[in-house]
Parts: sequence; structure tokens; C-alpha cells
Amino acid sequence: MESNIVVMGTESVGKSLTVRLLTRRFIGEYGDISIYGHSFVLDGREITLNVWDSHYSEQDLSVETSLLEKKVQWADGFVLVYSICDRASFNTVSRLIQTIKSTRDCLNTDKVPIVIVGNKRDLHHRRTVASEEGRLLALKSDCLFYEVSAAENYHSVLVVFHGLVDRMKDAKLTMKRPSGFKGIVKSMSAVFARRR
Ligand SMILES: Nc1nc2c(ncn2[C@@H]2O[C@H](COP(=O)(O)OP(=O)(O)OP(=O)(O)O)[C@@H](O)[C@H]2O)c(=O)[nH]1
Repeated sequence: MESNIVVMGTESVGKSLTVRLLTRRFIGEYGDISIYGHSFVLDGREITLNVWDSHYSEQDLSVETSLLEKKVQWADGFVLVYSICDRASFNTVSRLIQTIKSTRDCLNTDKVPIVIVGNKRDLHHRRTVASEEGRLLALKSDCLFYEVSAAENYHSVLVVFHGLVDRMKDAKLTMKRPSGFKGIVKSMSAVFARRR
């Protein structure tokens, strides 16, 4: 089974570190987009995740832009990362949730599970966002929530992605059969060809 996951968040919150830690496998590039792969066995089934690690762009906060539409069309799940030491990054995650939901409504696509991740937990002495705030945002917006330290704890990163897979199964989303690199390029091409 195979799923597409988009990781988003503002600059320097730890998106790339999180993705590289998890996947350790670079699949390829599509323009300036990097896709990573990660496979694991869950309940006796092999699951392959294609993870799109995207650089933050102001365009991500606009329902009107095609970049966000492409992400919403491609994704089976989202991981939204902020730093617990950066309140602006937390506010952005809150706005991203709204924009993703509005874009999904505009495109008339299915509900997609979202995980909120408060990263850099090891820097607790510089914390400006309380754990409760992250938890409350997740509760209000029907998302999962984890606080992690990508720099210190590989296992916590693993738990985030496995939590998302569980949520995707709960949502009874159709998971695709593995299609390999050609399949990923095909799915990216399909999304990017639309609305040109
Ligand atoms: N202390 C600490 N530093 C971290 C953690 N995660 C990431 N960093 C550091 O934060 C910096 C930014 O990490 P990246 O993974 O490049 O962040 P990004 O969100 O991909 O940033 P952009 O590429 O600008 O979008 C790097 O110096 C990382 O080593 C963490 O959990 N704890």
C-alpha cells in the first residue's frame, strides 16, 4: 500500500531534518520539489510513504494559488511542522490548516488527515508555545498532535508518521498499490498538468 504525504511549515522549523531522519531515502526531484520514500510493515502490511518536503512559500497561505491546490490534490495526508521556540511558525500552522480545508472544499476533494508537529522540544528553555496550545489547536481542528525533537529522537519522528498512517486507515482512505518512482513521477505529472 502506498500513500503521499506533504510536509509543510515555515523556514527552519525542522521539516527537512524530520523527513530525512524518517526516510533516509531520496527518491527524486520534480522541478524544485524533493520526494523522499519510506517503507515499513504495519499489521503485517508493507506501507510505502512518498514524502514531499516543500520549502515554505507565502503562496501556501492563499486558497487561490495553484501550488496549494497541487499539494491538496496529491496528498493523502499532511504533516504541519512548527518550532516550539517560534510563535510565528505556530500561527502559520493554524492558518495552513484553514487554507488546506478551504482549498479542499473548493476542489471538492475528500477530507485528508493532518498531523500537527511541535518540533525542537529539546530547546525547552527557549519555548514560546506551550504544549497545551498545540494540543488545543489539534482538538479544535480535528488533527493529531505530537511534540518532538527531530534533532535528538528518531523514534518520536517515527511515531508521527505512523500516527498519520493510522489516521489514514481510520479515515478509510483508499491506499494505492506501490507504483515505484515512475508512478510517483506520473502522479506528480498528473497534478501539475491540471489547470495549466
Ligand atoms: N535543537 C534542535 N534543532 C533542530 C531540530 N530540528 C531541526 N533543527 C535545526 O534547525 C535548523 C533548520 O532545520 P531544517 O530541517 O533545515 O528546517 P526546514 O524547516 O527544512 O527549513 P527550510 O529548508 O528553510 O524550509 C537546522 O539547523 C536543524 O539542525 C530540533 O529538534 N532541535
